[in-house]
Amino acid sequence: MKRGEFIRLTTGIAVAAPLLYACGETKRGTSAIPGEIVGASAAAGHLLRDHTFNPPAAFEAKEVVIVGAGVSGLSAARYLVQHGVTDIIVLDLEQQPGGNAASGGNAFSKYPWGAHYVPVPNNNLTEYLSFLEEARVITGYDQAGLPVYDEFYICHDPEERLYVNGHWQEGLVPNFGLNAAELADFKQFFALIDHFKKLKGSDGLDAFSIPVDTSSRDESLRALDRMTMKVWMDSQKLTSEYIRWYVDYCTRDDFGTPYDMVSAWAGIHYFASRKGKAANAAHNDVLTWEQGNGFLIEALRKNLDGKIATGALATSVKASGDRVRISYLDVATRQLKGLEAKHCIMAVPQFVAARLLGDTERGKAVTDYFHYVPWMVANLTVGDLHERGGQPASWDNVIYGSASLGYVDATHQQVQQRKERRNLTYYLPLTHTSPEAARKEAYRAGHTFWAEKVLADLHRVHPDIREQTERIDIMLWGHAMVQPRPGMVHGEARKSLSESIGGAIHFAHTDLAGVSIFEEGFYQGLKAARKILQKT
Ligand SMILES: Cc1cc2nc3c(=O)[nH]c(=O)nc-3n(C[C@H](O)[C@H](O)[C@H](O)COP(=O)(O)OP(=O)(O)OC[C@H]3O[C@@H](n4cnc5c(N)ncnc54)[C@H](O)[C@@H]3O)c2cc1C
Repeated sequence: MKRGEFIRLTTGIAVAAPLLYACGETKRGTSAIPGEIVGASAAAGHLLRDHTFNPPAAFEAKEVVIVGAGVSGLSAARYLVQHGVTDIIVLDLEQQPGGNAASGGNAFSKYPWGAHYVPVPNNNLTEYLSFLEEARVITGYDQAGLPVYDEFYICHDPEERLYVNGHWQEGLVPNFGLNAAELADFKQFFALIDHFKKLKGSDGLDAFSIPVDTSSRDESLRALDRMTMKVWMDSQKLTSEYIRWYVDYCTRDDFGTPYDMVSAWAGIHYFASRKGKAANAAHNDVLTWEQGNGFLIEALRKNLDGKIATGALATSVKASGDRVRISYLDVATRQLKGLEAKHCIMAVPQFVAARLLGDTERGKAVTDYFHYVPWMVANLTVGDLHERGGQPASWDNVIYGSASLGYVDATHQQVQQRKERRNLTYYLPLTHTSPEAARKEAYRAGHTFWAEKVLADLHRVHPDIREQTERIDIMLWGHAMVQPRPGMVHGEARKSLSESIGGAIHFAHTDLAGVSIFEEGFYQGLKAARKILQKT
């Protein structure tokens, strides 16, 4: 939903309206280049934080209510329906399901607003592979039992390039203009990663596995969760500027967390947990679509017609005898409504869950241990861009030394070669200051500020970017993803907050994994759904 639209719809709530304007939510569309700031979650989140709602007059009965239609919530809903629990409803505050795997589009292509790819999956994730079969991403298996992926969904060549030392090189691991000692650091780093990929803990489990909870709990490995990636790299004498940049780029890319802040366990997990093999793709290939993971969202919701209520802001979740009462604001009618269910799955971030439950102790644990980084994502529609020398335009285009993660070309997966216009999705995790300060700054800034920031960065690699850009739309994700800082993955808070309340209120969100990736959301949903199936 466009931010302005959300404001218009909620102006009927007398107390809420001034709050929205106080947050500077109306700034938009003033840049010389057309576009706007899209997305309503901040306004809705502030409503939830700052406004007390009266209880609804009546509660409609449901077997299961799921709050949150991101990957985790939709995965839970899909699994319940497949197992015969059909009296369910999924509530989401946005107009479109998908959470931060949401997507948009224009006349030239669809494009992602957040999550945009999944790596070739690990072969032991059988439920996930079945889902990919359902989505027709996997078309069969070869004689060795390896999945065959639809070629349209394996990222087309050229896949990745890095602008470094004045030249576009192939791949993201820097090699252009590096001396022998700098190249040796990469050799050593990948040898260590190879060791971790094969390593098993004393409990016989893989050292690094997906979901994270299937990883070994060997003490020597857990020790890695008590230091940062930087400290671990220091201990390995991996000191060259290039290896540090590369690891920092990767941890900001997957976790929105710089390498000197992320847990070494999580940092190594990024590299060492992916072991997937395919009949027709390399182990490091990725699966992607014009609309990014929005494609997988469509597949998850395939059999959920009539079971997803969008524009539905949950305002409270309360145990009531052996039932759960869920109140929500129906944004379209501006009415508060009630649901009473046998089970509720809270597929929302933990800071939202704590507010909905009205649980201050839980809220304190979240504030102490869960840190959510904001991101800015821009979609640009561009004509023919001037290219600097080297590797041609690729799906993923990264600039060495930039605070951004570069851009992904949403039109890259289209089959036709000549494209009238391209849509580029630009990613910037806001890690330059504390998440709280960055969030405030982000919401204060208007469209012009963000558009200029994107153009200034891309000007280094495309000098005519300003002349060639027709439109820039901006998405601000205030709490984009949880940061796996030291102590997050192997700490107690994550485990205790995952536990169900009274056998009726369950939790499912990627922040409970500590690692925000599609597979974790998929399994969070399955885990919560299974708890319910065991009781029915
Ligand atoms: C910019 C960005 C890029 C990413 N790129 C990738 C990628 O390429 N690959 C990858 O695997 N992962 C990526 N991720 C990680 C991504 O977060 C996960 O893969 C996954 O989409 C998270 O799903 P979720 O259901 O756990 O959470 P969310 O997506 O956070 O879903 C929570 C849902 O709850 C809803 N909600 C919140 N409060 C309420 C309320 N009070 N009432 C009703 N509804 C509410 C929200 O609207 C949302 O839909 C990216 C994340 C971001 C932010």
